Amino acid sequence: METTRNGQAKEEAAAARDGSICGYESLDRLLCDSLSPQVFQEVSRLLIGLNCGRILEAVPLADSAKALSSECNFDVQAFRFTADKELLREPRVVRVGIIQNSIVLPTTASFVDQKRAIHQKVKPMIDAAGASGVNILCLQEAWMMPFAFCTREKRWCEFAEPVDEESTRFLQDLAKKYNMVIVNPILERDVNHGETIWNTAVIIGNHGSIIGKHRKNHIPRVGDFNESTYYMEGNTGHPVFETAFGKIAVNICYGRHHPLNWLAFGLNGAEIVFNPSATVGELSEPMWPIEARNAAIANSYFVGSINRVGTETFPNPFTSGDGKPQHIDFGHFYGSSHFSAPDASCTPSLSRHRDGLLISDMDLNLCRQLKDKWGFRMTSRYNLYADLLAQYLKPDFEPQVISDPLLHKKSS
Ligand SMILES: NC(=O)NCCC(=O)O
Repeated sequence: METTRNGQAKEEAAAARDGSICGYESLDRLLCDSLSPQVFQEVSRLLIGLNCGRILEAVPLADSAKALSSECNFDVQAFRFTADKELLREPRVVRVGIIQNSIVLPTTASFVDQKRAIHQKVKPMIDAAGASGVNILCLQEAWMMPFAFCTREKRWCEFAEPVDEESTRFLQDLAKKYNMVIVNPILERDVNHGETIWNTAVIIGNHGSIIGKHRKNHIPRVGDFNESTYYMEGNTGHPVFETAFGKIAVNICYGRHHPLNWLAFGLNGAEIVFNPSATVGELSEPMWPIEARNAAIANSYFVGSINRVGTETFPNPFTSGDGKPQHIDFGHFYGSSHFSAPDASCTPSLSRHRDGLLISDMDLNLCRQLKDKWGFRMTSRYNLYADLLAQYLKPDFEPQVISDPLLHKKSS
């Protein structure tokens, strides 16, 4: 018995090392295979919610997308969020895609080769999105490079690109080809401002032109995410981009821990907010299924959450400043990209360790329907918070705390 348990523990540890969950690609797959169909349905209802009262429907995939996925070894899944029928508005259905991927070459390879190899790897995934009729597509944070910010070595700055250069040009051609809006999260080099580096999402319209850009507002200073060594706090506010297919915004990675960041995109009218990310299991995995979903609910918009996959190792060891031994990797980027809807439903997540394309149809009418139903915007009392924030920003701010008078009374 003990041997079996040990054997099982060993198997689980090995599976965890390859990035799977006890040998399964995702929690959804694990539950689906482990539970009876009725129990799985009930567990799914509780875990990922119901969309308009129903279990989220899977959408059949185009044959060409399936062929690309098996030829190039990436997962592809598609779902459909519906909205109630309205009498005065037609449905506004858009097809949205998100891509998660690992890097290709070792981080010791030439930078030119590393970037080229990532472009080549992601291209068939974008082709699969195009073949599936995706209208808006978003890639992961700094998708064109290894996530080297753990190292604090400045040489990785060489990956930074001006907004209108290599990676944007590569995606502009594909945007035009597939009549698809593409969100392109890069490390940006701002040549006109003294070579300042930013963490930026470039929004490419469906005709291939650049609509605009957003620069990451909040920079992590946690664990090995030493990103403030590399780029500055964004200066583009909370823009919403009105595209041919809907109003979109981008909340880059660590910004997802800041509810006011999500709120600001909502106040500017976003209908879909993408959260291109790079984060690792040990640090943030329990937060991952919660934060974006909560933002979708609180702000009555859809969210596309994207995380890279795999373990990236670097040539020189570094420490985390926590007394633990030096190491050469960040840990495992756990993928698990998914969509969340304003009615609290969400899709199952992509794999924890494989590249993948997740597609979802969304009827954007659902955003206003949820605003009408729950009235979160109408009941928000923003003036209370505006006053509090104005007070808080003053140097002489004192927290509003009312103490129990008995707490400070001397006992006789
Ligand atoms: N890229 C990035 O901002 N990562 C920070 C880690 C996290 O927010 O989980």
